[in-house]
Amino acid sequence: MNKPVNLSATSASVTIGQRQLTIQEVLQIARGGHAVTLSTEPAFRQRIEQGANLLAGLLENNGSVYGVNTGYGDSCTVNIPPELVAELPLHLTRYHGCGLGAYLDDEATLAVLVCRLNSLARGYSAVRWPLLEQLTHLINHRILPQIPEEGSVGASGDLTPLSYVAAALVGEREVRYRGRLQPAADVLQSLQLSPIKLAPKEGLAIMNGTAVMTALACLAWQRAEYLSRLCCRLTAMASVALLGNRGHFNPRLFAAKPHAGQNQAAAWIFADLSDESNAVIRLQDRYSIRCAPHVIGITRDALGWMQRDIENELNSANDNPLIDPDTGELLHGGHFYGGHIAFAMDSLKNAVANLADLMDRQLALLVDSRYNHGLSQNLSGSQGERAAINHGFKAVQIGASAWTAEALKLTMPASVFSRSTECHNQDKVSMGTIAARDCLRVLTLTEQVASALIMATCQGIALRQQQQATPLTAEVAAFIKQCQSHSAFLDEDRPLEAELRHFCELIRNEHWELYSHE
Ligand SMILES: N[C@@H](Cc1ccc(O)cc1)C(=O)O
Repeated sequence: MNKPVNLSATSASVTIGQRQLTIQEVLQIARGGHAVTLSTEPAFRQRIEQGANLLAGLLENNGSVYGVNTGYGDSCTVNIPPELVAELPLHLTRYHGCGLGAYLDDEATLAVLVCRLNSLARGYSAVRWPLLEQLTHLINHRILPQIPEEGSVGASGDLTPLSYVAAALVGEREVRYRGRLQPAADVLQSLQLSPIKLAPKEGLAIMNGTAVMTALACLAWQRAEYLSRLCCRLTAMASVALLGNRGHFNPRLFAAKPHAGQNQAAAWIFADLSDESNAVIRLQDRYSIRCAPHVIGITRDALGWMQRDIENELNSANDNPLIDPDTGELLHGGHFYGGHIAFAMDSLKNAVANLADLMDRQLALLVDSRYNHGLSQNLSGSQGERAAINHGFKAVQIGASAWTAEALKLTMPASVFSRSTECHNQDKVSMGTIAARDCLRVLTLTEQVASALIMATCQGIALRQQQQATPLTAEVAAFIKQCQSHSAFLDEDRPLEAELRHFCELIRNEHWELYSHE
């Protein structure tokens, strides 16, 4: 998790406020260098100010507001003396400064800031306008709080990781700025930005929500979307190398089974296979080829409902309590509960790990001369006497087995591991942040398996071409040519780590346009 982002915000910007934000827009900011702008519609600013004024009014009239003049969580029965109310939010940020583990990388951190900003911009959180502005400054200057990944149960919101966002806003702890870890206070000062002084509910508003898991879910969704396309391309290539049967992907076959994503996967694979029919070796290919649309289709279909749920969470007010700026009502509830994201991420990691398994099985067919229909053992390109010392893709396949096993191991759902915590106030929690982190790790491992399969399918097709005319579609031929420019035909053994890593990088950067015309 340490991919540097494009640090120079481009002139393009995404508007926050009075509209629905999409996963794509979060990515444009987190990965694409876009800036954010707060909506200039007067109604938006009025709505935000209305919420903050309503809260101030409630306090003036001695109203009791959870987390404003009470202690936090189970300590809600403790009343805070009026003279200490102002100090309370800073305490919240500080006692949650206990995160551990690796730090979120630049793109994840930016996505977290955007998710939090968008939620606060719903107008239910009673934060002041300058707080929204300070968040936009962090985003647009790429001032990135150093956020540890671990320590959220995902249902008092992502309290602990988000305390690092709050800390940066008030000029505490450390941020990454222009590639260096520095005290937040110094960076704010160097940009002539004043640290925020948190108003009574603002600590809770920043921290008591699902922004970390939602941000990670946006990143995971996009990676899974691309990877599922790549799986279709690689299935077609494996089929070419193995002299598979194009008929398994015939649209007329799929018309009889109406899962839309599965149909799409089959159509893409079918389009990638030339209609100049190969001599089919087996009437029916093994399942990792024949049922590939059925496996990939699960991810494709699930991406639809996941997008709906992720974007609903992204566009929700997910803190507590809420103040309805329209009615003035104070609403106490549990919107920091990230159950939808937890379920989506637990499901996505399962679907993606199945892609790893599918590709691992395809690789297993390719390297084994008992199943690869006449290709060499281990796909070695070496011939004659030297063939004896060359081992081709043997170790790469062992590696793919290891990556696949690790991905499959991580599919244990996190959401079922709810722990009662915080003196049984939080006695049912979502674990959505853990689910999202698992999902990203599963994606990384599965991208590694895909890298191995890119190299193996290119090699397999090259070997097949040495034996016989091998008809290829223009798209697949171009794809292979590009891949071969990054990794040459393997005849004599050589260390392949750098090439595998390079392909992982290309996948992460969505280097190839895959079926983008559709
Ligand atoms: N999420 C809790 C608030 C909370 C905040 C901080 C804590 O340390 C614990 C709980 C609620 O809204 O009820």
